[in-house]
Parts: sequence; C-alpha cells; structure tokens
Amino acid sequence: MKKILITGGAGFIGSHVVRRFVNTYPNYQIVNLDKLTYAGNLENLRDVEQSPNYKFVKGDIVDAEFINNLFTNENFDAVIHLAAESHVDRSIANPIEFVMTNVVGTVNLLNAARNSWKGAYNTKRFYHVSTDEVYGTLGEGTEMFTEQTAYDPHSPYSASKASSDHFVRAYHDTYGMDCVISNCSNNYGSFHFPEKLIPLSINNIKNNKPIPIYGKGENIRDWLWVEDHARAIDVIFHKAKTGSTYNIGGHNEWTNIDLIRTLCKVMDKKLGRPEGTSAQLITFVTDRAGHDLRYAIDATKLKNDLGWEPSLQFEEGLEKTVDWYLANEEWLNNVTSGNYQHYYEDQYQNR
Ligand SMILES: Cc1cn([C@H]2C[C@H](O)[C@@H](COP(=O)(O)OP(=O)(O)O[C@H]3O[C@H](CO)[C@@H](O)[C@H](O)[C@H]3O)O2)c(=O)[nH]c1=O
Repeated sequence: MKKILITGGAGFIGSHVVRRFVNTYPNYQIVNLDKLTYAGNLENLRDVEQSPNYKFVKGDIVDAEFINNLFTNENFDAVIHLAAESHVDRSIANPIEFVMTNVVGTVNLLNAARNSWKGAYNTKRFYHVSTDEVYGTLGEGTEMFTEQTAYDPHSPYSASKASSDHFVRAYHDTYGMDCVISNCSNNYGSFHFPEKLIPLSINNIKNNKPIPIYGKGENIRDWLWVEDHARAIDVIFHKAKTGSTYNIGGHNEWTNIDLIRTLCKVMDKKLGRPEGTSAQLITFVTDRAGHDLRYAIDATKLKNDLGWEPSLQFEEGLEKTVDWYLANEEWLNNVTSGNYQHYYEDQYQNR
C-alpha cells in the first residue's frame, strides 16, 4: 500500500486528481490535505469520500509545524502538490496571500518531505503541479511555450508559481530529491469555481446577468478538459524521469470573445432560448492589469515520451461542461453563497 499526499484536493483540478487516483488505484491510500478556502470544498468529492482508500485532512500548508507533524505521523510515500491560490485577479488585489500559499507553502512541503523522508527522499516523488503562465506571454502567431522557454511571469500569481517551480527544481538539484513539475494551460470542466471565465459566464448567462469580457476579448488561451489534465498528471507521476518537466495543453487556442460567443450559442440551445439571446449579455469591461495576450502550449514532449494526448474535442467538452452546470444548480448556488462550510462541519467536525 502506497500512501500519497495530494494537496489542494478539494479544489477544481485537485478534486479530479483525487477522484482519479482513489478510483484507479485501490492499492494507494490517498490523503487529501486542503485548507478549504473559498475555492475548495468537499462537495466536489462526495462520490469518493466513503472510499476505504481515501482520507481528508483539513490544514494549511503555510503552517510549517502542522505540515512537519503531518509528514512525521503519516509517513507518505509521495506528494502531488496542487494546493495554490490560483486566481490572477485576486493576486492583483492581494499579492501577499499568493506569496504565502504558493511560495512559502511549497517550501514548507519540500522541507517536510526532505526531513521526514531522510535517506529515502531520492526515491519518494514530489510532484509539483504548475501553470503555463510562468512563461509569460506570446504574440499572435505560431510560436508556443516549450519546456525550454525561459520563465517571464507578469502577474503576482504567475510570479508566485514561477518562484515555487524554482524552489522545487532547487530541492532536486541541491538535495537530490525526486522532483517533477508539469505546467498546464487553462482547464475547464465540472467543479470549476465560478470566478473563472467559463463557469462565471455559464452562471451569468443562466441568471441573465452581463458577461464581463476584459478589454476587447482578444486575449488567447489554450483550453484543456480537466479530466485530461488529471490523466496527464497520473502518467507523469508514474512515468516521468526524476528532475523532468512536462508541458500539458490542449492544442486548442481560442480568443476569449470567440469562446464566449460559442458558449452563448450552446447556452441558447440548452436553455431553449432563441439564438443570439445570450450573446446580448456580452459586456466589454476594463482590461485586467498586465493581461497576458496569448498562452499556447507545445505538449509534444509529453506525447512523444509518455504517449499522452488530449481525448476530447473542445466543442464536445464545452457542451458536457454546460450540461454539468445546468444539472448541478445546487452546487453552483452553494459555492457562490459559501454554503459548503456547513457540509464540512457536519461531515468531519462531529465525527
Ligand atoms: C474572470 C474573467 C476572465 N476574463 C479573461 C481573462 C483571461 O484572458 C481569460 C481567462 O481568465 P481566467 O478564467 O481568470 O483564467 P486565467 O487568468 O487565464 O488563468 C487560469 O489559467 C491558468 C493556466 O493558464 C491557471 O494557472 C490559473 O490558475 C487559472 O486561473 O478570460 C474575462 O475576459 N472576463 C472575466 O470575467
């Protein structure tokens, strides 16, 4: 039985990774460590919470003493680290929170792993899940981020993730820890917190509220279905060479405005509204400060080395995502009103 710590497992991507590992590997004990901030809630994992190989621990990676004790008591065999403050707009308003969670939190985990794993830390894997935003921005055209692209972060969020990537590499290079990193493009799918472009727009369209598009909507993002990301993490965790980095992306670039127009059509169809109704909600608003123009990921190394490719066409994935949000109205209402804290208390505090 292998015991794996997954941090941030109650968040959007984290919950998909936890679900995949709990269901695919009954011989692994999965420990999900999450602070349950506004963006993480255990409702995302209801379907696996009773599994015998799953355990939840509430805690903050910034609390070094707590993290050290957890590693001493649990004796993990590996870490998949996803816990992070992730929203660029929030990082612009409050950068220090991003430094604390993303940088200090990551270093606390690295230290705890290094100290508790002692002589074995070169055989126990520390996997850091990161973002393509560390590479900065591309112009319109064909150039893409590869694993060799120099880091050039622009937002406090991406600067904090770049810094944590550097620390992970430093612990590999300096102490010989078995570290791997992946840098992924924009994800979409179920359980995505409705502050991000796609779920925010679905929610607003549903409620006949304006869809805020920053600037002229010309910024380009590469979109990947979250379950394909979880599968990539699985493959990299098991097969990547120590010290390696992999880019993960969908080869699926959209300007924000084209994406939202497509989403509006899907929503009109699903809600039985005349075509063109939702698009009337599009509202151009002040641009994000320092807004990166384009992210595009070259994921050929991952395909060539480890055989991973995206499984889903974007149009199909978008429709699936819309269906999920329309079928999970209660989830949407509860996350937007912060109701899930009660669920945590009922489930765990009173046990
Ligand atoms: C929330 C919001 C966003 N946007 C724009 C900004 C971006 O160009 C694009 C997507 O914005 P967001 O959904 O906030 O995602 P983005 O800033 O690209 O960052 C996401 O993708 C990154 C990977 O590229 C992750 O590392 C981040 O954690 C994740 O938040 O849509 C709007 O035009 N209006 C909005 O209301």
